[in-house]
Amino acid sequence: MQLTSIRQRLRALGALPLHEQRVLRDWVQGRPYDQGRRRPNDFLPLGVRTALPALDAELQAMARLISSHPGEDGSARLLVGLADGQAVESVLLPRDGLCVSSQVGCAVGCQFCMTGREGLIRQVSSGEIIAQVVLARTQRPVKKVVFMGMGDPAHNLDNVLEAIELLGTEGNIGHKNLVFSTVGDPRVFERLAQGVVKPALALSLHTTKPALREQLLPRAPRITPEQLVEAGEQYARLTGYPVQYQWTLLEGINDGEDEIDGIVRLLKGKYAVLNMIPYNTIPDLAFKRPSWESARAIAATLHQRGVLTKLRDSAGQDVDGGCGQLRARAAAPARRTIAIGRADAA
Ligand SMILES: C[S@@+](CC[C@H](N)C(=O)[O-])C[C@H]1O[C@@H](n2cnc3c(N)ncnc32)[C@H](O)[C@@H]1O
Ligand code: SF4
Repeated sequence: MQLTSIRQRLRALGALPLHEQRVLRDWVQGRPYDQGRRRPNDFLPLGVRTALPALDAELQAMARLISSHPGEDGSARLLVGLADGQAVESVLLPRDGLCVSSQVGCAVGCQFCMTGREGLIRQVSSGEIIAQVVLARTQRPVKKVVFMGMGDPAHNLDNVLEAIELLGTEGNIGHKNLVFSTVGDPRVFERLAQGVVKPALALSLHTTKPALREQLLPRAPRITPEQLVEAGEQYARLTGYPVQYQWTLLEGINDGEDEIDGIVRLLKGKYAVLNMIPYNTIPDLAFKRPSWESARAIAATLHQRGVLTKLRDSAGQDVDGGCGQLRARAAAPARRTIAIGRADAA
């Protein structure tokens, strides 16, 4: 269900914008409807009050917990069931963060990502994105939401932007604590810049070589790394927060001196942070995860050469369920043709 249809339903029941706002705020913040300064009986129109229990049940049903997989780092991977029987993954991150999924599957097909191997199954609605946050809030406080789960938010822009607007206005999440992670798309830069709530941007760069990027990210929009960084820089200057460049480190593929030189050329002096994430191994893929020591040496070199670089591990590395795998495993009995592998999320 989309947030626009929830709003339309509330209006049809006699809700004014302030009533609508109250119902959506209580939902996204995970607060019971009958608490707060203004009790529903004194505040909400009768039509809304009468319909609220049934509507609330529908909202709850949009995302239900199938299983939870705690990691040693304080994260927990959640397999989340959607109302039509599909499933996505959300990850509770250390320090009150949450990684949400914006699509079931993904059309971009990055060679090293499990989610991309299934192709796009369907879009996740704006309501289902909020429902992932509400579900997470039943487990822990959520003060940051990153769109780094299954799918590319750029390919589900209307739903994602609708969810971002609610999270940033009524959801008690600071705008720069909403992180939109994408392989990049010209429409993204245009639309994000126009939004009432402007999220922080993470751009999955992975290489400075256009031809290699086309191979690794076969169905990403054809934007060169230079163009991507140029558009990212404009957005960073507009919002006042740096762009996070994501770099999944693949041994022998994008960890050489040539790439280090390329990164310095592209990112030095930019309002940017480079997040290097050693590849999470997927058993039947030929990519190799570099050792932590060599990854650290690359990050240190970049740092010395003037690029702010952070070396990160994906949350819940010890949980055998990088983003996409829990879902694939759960879906396997019903859909035997889907290959099972492993991928990463936040
Ligand atoms: C799963 S994607 C979702 C957001 C968006 N589609 C994107 O690519 O930015 C989030 C991040 O996970 C990274 N990733 C995917 N598979 C990975 C793997 N096997 N190991 C490490 N990082 C991976 C992606 O490169 C991306 O930066
Ligand atoms: S890394 Fe992101 S864009 Fe690429 S296939 Fe995975 S989810 Fe899609």
